[in-house]
Amino acid sequence: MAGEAPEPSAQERAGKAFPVSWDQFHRDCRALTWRLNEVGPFHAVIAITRGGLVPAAIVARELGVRVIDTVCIASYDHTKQGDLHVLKGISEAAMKLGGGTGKGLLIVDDLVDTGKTGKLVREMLPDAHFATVYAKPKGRPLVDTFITEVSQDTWIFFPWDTALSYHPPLRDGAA
Ligand SMILES: O=P(O)(O)OC[C@H]1O[C@H](OP(=O)(O)OP(=O)(O)O)[C@H](O)[C@@H]1O
Ligand SMILES: O=c1[nH]c(=O)c2nc[nH]c2[nH]1
Ligand SMILES: [Mg+2]
Repeated sequence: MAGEAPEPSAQERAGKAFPVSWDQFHRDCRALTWRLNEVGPFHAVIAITRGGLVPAAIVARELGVRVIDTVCIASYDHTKQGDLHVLKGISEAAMKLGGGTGKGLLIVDDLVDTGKTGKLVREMLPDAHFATVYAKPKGRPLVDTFITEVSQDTWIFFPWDTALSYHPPLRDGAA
């Protein structure tokens, strides 16, 4: 209806902002790899696209894993989560490496929020190890290894989604 305020996005509802720079993200991915090095070796890395592509590249490089596959899932339309759509499943070759259940495979994503995306991929590969860089409380139980937990009412801003811009001084009402 005309005049009605639009429904707030997940990002707006979150309230708190947690901006992450490229430097910070690289450091956090390296820290994640230190932990994963104790758990592996892994036959292959499965990146949950698109957000999982960047950490997957860094983690695979550090762990010396050269086989990387993707599972392509879309859910958030900018900031609002809708139904999950699997646009591309895990390849037959990667499935074979994981013995059909994901044993010895490493699933990587940038974060878990509600856990819906992670849950879906875990169902595809029940024996795989699931790692994310960041975790919110609702999704955290699904993850085997992560680096930083933020509260559920925090929105994480990734460096590939953001750009440097002018920020007004506090005195002028900046948050
Ligand atoms: O735990 P959940 O509530 O399911 O949310 C986490 C997922 O949401 C984001 O992906 P998104 O669907 O926005 O797609 P993208 O990776 O292509 O940005 C993020 O990269 C995770 O994959
Ligand atoms: O950039 C993002 N930041 C988040 O906190 C988040 N949660 C779900 N999907 C997300 N995407
Ligand atoms: Mg994603």
